[in-house]
Amino acid sequence: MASSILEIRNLRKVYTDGTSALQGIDLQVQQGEFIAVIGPSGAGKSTLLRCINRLVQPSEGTVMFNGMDTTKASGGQIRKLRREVGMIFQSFNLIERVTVLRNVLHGRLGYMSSFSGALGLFSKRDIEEAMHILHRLGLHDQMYKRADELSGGQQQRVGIARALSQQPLLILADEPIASLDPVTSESIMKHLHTVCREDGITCLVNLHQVDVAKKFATRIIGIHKGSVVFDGPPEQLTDEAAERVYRK
Ligand SMILES: Nc1ncnc2c1ncn2[C@@H]1O[C@H](COP(=O)(O)OP(=O)(O)OP(=O)(O)O)[C@@H](O)[C@H]1O
Repeated sequence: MASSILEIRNLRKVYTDGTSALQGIDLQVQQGEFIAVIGPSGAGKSTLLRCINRLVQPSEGTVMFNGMDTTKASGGQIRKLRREVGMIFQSFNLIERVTVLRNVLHGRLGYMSSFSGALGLFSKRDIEEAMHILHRLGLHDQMYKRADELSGGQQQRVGIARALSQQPLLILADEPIASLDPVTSESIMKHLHTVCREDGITCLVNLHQVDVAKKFATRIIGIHKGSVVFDGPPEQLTDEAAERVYRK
């Protein structure tokens, strides 16, 4: 039986300006799930993802990830957390002036001493593995190009490759297809879905497109004003249920 990799209890986030972005989220995630988080703009989707890897400090509640209460993590534990949780961004967040291969190798930094990392002393094994990942994502012909020479879809595949090179247990993807056209979006979602399934990686992906969420996710979580208002398999997300998620 699959084991629970993420357990969120009563998660709340109030930003310093008083905005209440999360209003008591409870969530249990099993290893290997591919979850789409949907909801209107400002619902709290990004805040939820960022509370999981501590890019945002939660105000209240617990986030148990792989046996660690991340809300209490400090120093070395946060480093471990960031190593085990890969992040994919809407704007790709690549280093534009360096090669695709080097961008992917950046996923290894969390495993290296700051000295080796600063000098870019990646091991032969790390380099071979990064090349192998680029092969899996169909980017082997692009590996020595500068990242900013690639198309948006290719850049997002590099983003996925960088996350994979961390050998993460969990990938958080924050609107990974929001800047891409529909055809490229479909291809990116296919790649993300395939690598997660093949490597047994759990994935939470924020999406604006309900049709894409229904097509790829094993489970959909609908957030409205900081609360979970839908949690179930795609086939249960009826038009009425979607309306509850997106109501004004
Ligand atoms: N750093 C911040 N300081 C204050 N308020 C914030 C901050 N970040 C987000 N918010 C607010 O918190 C709420 C939730 O924002 P969040 O970005 O998590 O929503 P979202 O569902 O991801 O939206 P979108 O789909 O537009 O990205 C919104 O009201 C937003 O304005």
